[in-house]
Amino acid sequence: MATTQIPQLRVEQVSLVTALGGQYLLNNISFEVATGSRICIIGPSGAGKTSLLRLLNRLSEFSSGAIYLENQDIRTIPVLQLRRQVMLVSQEHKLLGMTVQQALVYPLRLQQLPQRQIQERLDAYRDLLHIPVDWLERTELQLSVGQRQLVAIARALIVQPKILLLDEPTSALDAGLASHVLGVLADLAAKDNLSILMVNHQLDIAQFFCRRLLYLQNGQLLQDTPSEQIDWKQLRETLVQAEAQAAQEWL
Ligand SMILES: Nc1ncnc2c1ncn2[C@@H]1O[C@H](COP(=O)(O)OP(=O)(O)OP(=O)(O)O)[C@@H](O)[C@H]1O
Repeated sequence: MATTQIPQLRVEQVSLVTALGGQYLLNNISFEVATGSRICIIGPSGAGKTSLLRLLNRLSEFSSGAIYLENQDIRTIPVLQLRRQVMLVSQEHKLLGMTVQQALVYPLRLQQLPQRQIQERLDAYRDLLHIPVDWLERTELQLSVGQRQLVAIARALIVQPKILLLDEPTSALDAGLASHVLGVLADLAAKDNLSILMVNHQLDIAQFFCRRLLYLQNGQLLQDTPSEQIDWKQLRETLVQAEAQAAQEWL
C-alpha cells in the first residue's frame, strides 16, 4: 500500500496585515513544501517575499491562517527549537562583534554539543563552503560583503536545519563561488533531504537551481509552478513589467 508523505511545511491561508492601516502585506497565501524541495520565491520589489520568509520561522507573526512544520502548528513549537529546524539567512549578515569562528560555533554551543563534535562540524562546513582557515579570526569589519554572505550560509548549515530559508543568498558572491554554493545546497537537498526556499532576483540562478517557483506580487501568490512548466522568457517579461509598475508607484 502506498504511504502518503506529510508535507514538511504547510502554509495555509496565511495573511499578514500591517499594524497601522490594516494594509495586506501578504494575502491568503497557501502552499506546501515536500522534504528535499528546491523552491524559488520570485516577484518584484515590495511583493512580500522577505515578509513571507520571516513568517516561516516566526521572526514575524502572521495575522491569520496557519503554518505547520511536519503537521505541528509552528505557534506551538518553542521558538528557538523552531529556528534550529527552520533557519533563515537574511540579507543582513551580522557577526554581532564575534569572530567568524565564534559566530560559526555559537549556535552549536547553545545546543551544548560536545567540543569534539563542534570542532568536527566547524571543519566540515568550513571545508564544504571553501572558507579559508585564516578567516576564522576575522571580525565582520575584516570581511567583504560576499565573504560575510558565505559565512552566514555556513552558520545556517552548521546547525543542520530541516529547512533553509535564503534571502538573496548569492547576490554578493562572484559567479564561481555562487555556483559552488548552489552545488553544495543542491547536494544537501538530494542527500540530506534539506528543503530550500530561496528568494532570488536573478532569474538565471532560479532557472538553474530551483525545481519549483512561487511568484508573488502585491502580497498575493500568483503562481506555484514546477520549473519544467515555466516559460522563463515570459516570466522575465512579467517581472520587468511588474518592477517598472512598482517603481512608478513609489514615484
Ligand atoms: N514591518 C512592516 N510594516 C509595514 N510595512 C512593511 C513592514 N515590513 C515590510 N513592509 C512593507 O511590506 C511590503 C513587502 O516587503 P518585503 O520586504 O517583504 O518585500 P520583498 O518582496 O522582499 O521586496 P525586495 O525584493 O525589495 O526585498 C513592502 O511594501 C514593505 O515596504
